[in-house]
Amino acid sequence: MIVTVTPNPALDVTYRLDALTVDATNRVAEVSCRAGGKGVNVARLLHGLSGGSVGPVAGGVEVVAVGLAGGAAGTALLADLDEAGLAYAFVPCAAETRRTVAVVDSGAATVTMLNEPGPVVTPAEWKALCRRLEGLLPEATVVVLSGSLPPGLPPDAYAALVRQAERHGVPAVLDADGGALLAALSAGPEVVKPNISELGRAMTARNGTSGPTGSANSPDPAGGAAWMRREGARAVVVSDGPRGLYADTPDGRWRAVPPEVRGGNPTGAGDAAVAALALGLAAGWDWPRTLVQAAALSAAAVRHPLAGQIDQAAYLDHVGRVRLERARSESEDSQCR
Ligand SMILES: O=P(O)(O)OC[C@H]1O[C@](O)(CO)[C@@H](O)[C@H]1O
Repeated sequence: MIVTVTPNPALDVTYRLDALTVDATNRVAEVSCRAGGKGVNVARLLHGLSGGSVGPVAGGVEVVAVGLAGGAAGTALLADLDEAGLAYAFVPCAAETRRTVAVVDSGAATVTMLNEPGPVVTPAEWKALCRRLEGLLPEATVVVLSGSLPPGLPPDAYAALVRQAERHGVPAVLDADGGALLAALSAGPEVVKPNISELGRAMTARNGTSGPTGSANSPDPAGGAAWMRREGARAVVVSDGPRGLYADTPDGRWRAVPPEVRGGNPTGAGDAAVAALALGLAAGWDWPRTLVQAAALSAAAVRHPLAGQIDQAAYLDHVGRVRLERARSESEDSQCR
């Protein structure tokens, strides 16, 4: 069983427009509103793959989504999970679950995200979430810790959850940003999946620079991933948009590049990569297989208009066309410079 933990889930509102004009009234062409947050998207993806006729999940995978939900938005979020047929074990919180708004400008092929901070979570609610996870860990093969932390949770909340999973021998896949990501590294997560900007921010916050090459927004993924492993992560997979995934693992380093994907909605592409990383750990795949699936699912997620789902035809097309290359180590790289 894969358990996904989303401490700060959201009702995801997606607005599609033909063209977005800032500082003007915009008429929305299509609206969707559904349960989101990174771990919820991972759970939805895994659930969809289990039920689908195509994809990497032979025989299906059991997945349970865990998180905090409160107020009318929380009730709507849980109703949407019911409708999707997703198994969940959410803990109630007194304050209202947040919304995120994704504005998809189809003409310019851009997505603008507006993410609310989320409810203030009390220490008692945080304890209840930890207890809920504790009850599931004996049955879990992998735990996914994903997304921002809501106000009220300490920055080392993910570090505590990584250690809690570790006590049950369950590996953790972590997808976080900022202080929550930095604090969790020394707890030794099995896999960390930053995107390239999150990697740059983490390096700059810890070292004052994002390394000898690259910029804070676009650091060198090889140097950054090696640094994150020195900080405590066992493996690091950096998602780098259309440039694909860079992985630094105990078994070697690879770059997995999907075929070119034009247009679409990249919101949730990282969640699709995380879903594949969790599947790979649960099923005992080797890294090349895991990375090919992660790159193909990620690209197929871009082809779907909403986060948490993939375009199945695109997945079938992409999976045979991912380019997997062995990558040089940080020291080999610096000798070539
Ligand atoms: O927790 P955050 O970092 O704010 O991210 C949440 C958001 O990210 C997404 O999962 C996309 O990855 C959206 O569904 C949205 O809920």
